[in-house]
Amino acid sequence: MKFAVIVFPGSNCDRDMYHAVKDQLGEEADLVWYKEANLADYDAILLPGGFSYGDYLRSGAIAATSDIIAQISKAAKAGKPVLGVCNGFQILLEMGLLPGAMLPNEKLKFMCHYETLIVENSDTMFTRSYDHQEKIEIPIAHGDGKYFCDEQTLRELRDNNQIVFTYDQNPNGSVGNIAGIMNEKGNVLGMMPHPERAVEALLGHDDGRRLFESILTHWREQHAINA
Ligand SMILES: NC(=O)CC[C@H](N)C(=O)O
Repeated sequence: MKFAVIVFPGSNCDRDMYHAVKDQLGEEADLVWYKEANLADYDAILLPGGFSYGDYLRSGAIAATSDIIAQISKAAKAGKPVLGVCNGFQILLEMGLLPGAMLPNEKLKFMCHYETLIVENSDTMFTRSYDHQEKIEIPIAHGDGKYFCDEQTLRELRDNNQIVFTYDQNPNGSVGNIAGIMNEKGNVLGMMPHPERAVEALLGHDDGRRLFESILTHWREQHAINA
């Protein structure tokens, strides 16, 4: 399987994401500079965290207007897995691939620590290796992590099982304790916590590893490849 890790000016979690899929999963991966126009060769698109364009205007807003966005939308439309973590999630919201918006944390402080997440939907290509309602430890690192959407959108997210992760103890004021959501089709996931920072015991926890393994298992099944 071949992963593209998209790098924008100001991305700073791109190497960790690359490490997760290249070194931990042992799959093919490239760091793809945002000027690159063609993502056709890749099986999955990973949007890493960071401060693209210095978070000017709004987190993710400027990256969401760059040329590569059309390619990312095309990959999403084709049903390829698209994962946005933290700033990547913010970019997916600004692109309109996921509903809602990200606001500054309730306490107006940057927060960087482990949080307990609840796997609300384990029947997705990103979470199939977890149990339903399993509690996992994944770190957060954000200033703008308060997920917001209107009541109707929240209802739709709930009705369609699009809420994939919630916080056990809401750290930032997110609506419905939301930590991660997916699109209706189920191939685009945005999440504020960083699974790529928890892929091996050396990093404190390895609960994030199964998210990447889930994507790989799904892809192998789709392509009838036996591991
Ligand atoms: N780690 C990150 O991706 C940071 C995201 C974002 N720029 C924020 O602080 O809200």
